[in-house]
Amino acid sequence: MQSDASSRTELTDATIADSEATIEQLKELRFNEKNLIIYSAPGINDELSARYLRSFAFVTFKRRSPGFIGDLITVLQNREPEIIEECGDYAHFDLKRTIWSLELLRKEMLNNDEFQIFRVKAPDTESWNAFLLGLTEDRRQWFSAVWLHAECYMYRRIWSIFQRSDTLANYDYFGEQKTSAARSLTPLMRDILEATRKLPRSQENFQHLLKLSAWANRCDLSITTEGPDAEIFHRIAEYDADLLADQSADIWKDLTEACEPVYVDIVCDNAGFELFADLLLAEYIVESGLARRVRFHAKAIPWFVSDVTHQDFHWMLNYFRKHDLPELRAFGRKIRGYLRDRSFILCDKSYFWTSGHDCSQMKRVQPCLYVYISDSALAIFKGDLNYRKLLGDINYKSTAPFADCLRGFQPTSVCALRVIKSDIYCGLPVCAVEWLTEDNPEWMTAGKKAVIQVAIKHRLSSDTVV
Ligand SMILES: O=P(O)(O)OC[C@@]1(O)O[C@H](CO)[C@@H](O)[C@@H]1O
Repeated sequence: MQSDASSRTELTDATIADSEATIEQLKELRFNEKNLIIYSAPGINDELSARYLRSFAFVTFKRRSPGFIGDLITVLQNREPEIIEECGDYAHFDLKRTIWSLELLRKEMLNNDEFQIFRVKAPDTESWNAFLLGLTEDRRQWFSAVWLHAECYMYRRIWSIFQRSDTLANYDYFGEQKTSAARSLTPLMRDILEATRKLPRSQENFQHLLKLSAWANRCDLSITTEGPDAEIFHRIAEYDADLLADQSADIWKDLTEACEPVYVDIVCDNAGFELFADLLLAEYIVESGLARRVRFHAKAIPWFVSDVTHQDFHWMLNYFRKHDLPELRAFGRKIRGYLRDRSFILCDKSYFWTSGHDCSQMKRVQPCLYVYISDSALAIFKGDLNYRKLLGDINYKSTAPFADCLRGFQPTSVCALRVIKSDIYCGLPVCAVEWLTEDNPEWMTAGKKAVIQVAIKHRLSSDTVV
């Protein structure tokens, strides 16, 4: 039998909890009203934006990104000794100011403040400021902007905060997460290397490695964070049930019919296991004679936590080359050989990939990159963010043809290998989205479904390749 006093206390606690919840709800209602939040999901052909309450974009800037910035601050605080070791004693003071600036950024986001132009000089400062100033008034805040623009702005703001400090300007604040994730998957990478030596040229083997590269996109450090299934390579066919679109046969056909010399471009996404799978696919493409060259596009700055930078690419190569396991050492040496004989190219830094622009703007803002990619027979875009850049974060009808959603971006055949992690899609079978949503309303951010799509561009043999 509870005493009166303890039951009164419980009642008081429950009442306090209820009133706190009510206060929180009132705050949210006031925020939504003040910031003109629309109580629906984006309509067909609307751009994704946190202005829509029922959108992943709203959840991102209301919860995920403020939490992510808080976690980044905690990581910096906990890793201060290692950072001082790497960047020098003065990093102690730069860290304090960096953390203070990150907390300011977090507050700006939660207050739905207007985007600020960049003042720290960097190769892309001018282009980023032109982009921001080109946004209409009603698209320059966190909860009104196109989601893609705001999310890219956030990661560029974080980089500019580090750029402002003398000691931390070259510090990759996502580096430790990327390298430890890669190290943890060494046994799996060794097993897959053993199973893929001297694979004969066949459509089946190509599709197998293409699907591995697609599903490896599940391993990012911002959404799915879980590692791949230890049997992913041997069980890849079982994943076909979760491939909502599979044009891998069309991609094989397009590549085998391409005019010599055949180049393939891979616009990379995540470091670690996904980069390994991309290197494996590229090795097969070159070794089986499907292409003369594979050219990798990495990010110029730390991006969306786990995206591959040039530094990550070289770290992975050295990690393999110097590893105790003979399979990894041999693979590393082979990649270095390909880089030396230009079978593999790590393309020069392009700040387009870390701009706010979507791909339909490339011809206008970075024409040289567009022409460069047009030299390839196939451009493979990896991952969810690149998919959003291809579609311009437009909420197309789920059955809209992939080629139509590129809005004129067609330097060559464009392929997307994407695990679905955000609420945008196209080229899906009729009713697929409705059925999946009925089954699990959160399916599109679970990273359990994927697409392999391609928009074919037949190149005339007269196209010169420089
Ligand atoms: O490009 P990736 O690594 O496949 O995914 C990037 C991502 O994690 O970031 C955004 C959500 O914040 C989404 O585009 C996607 O979920």
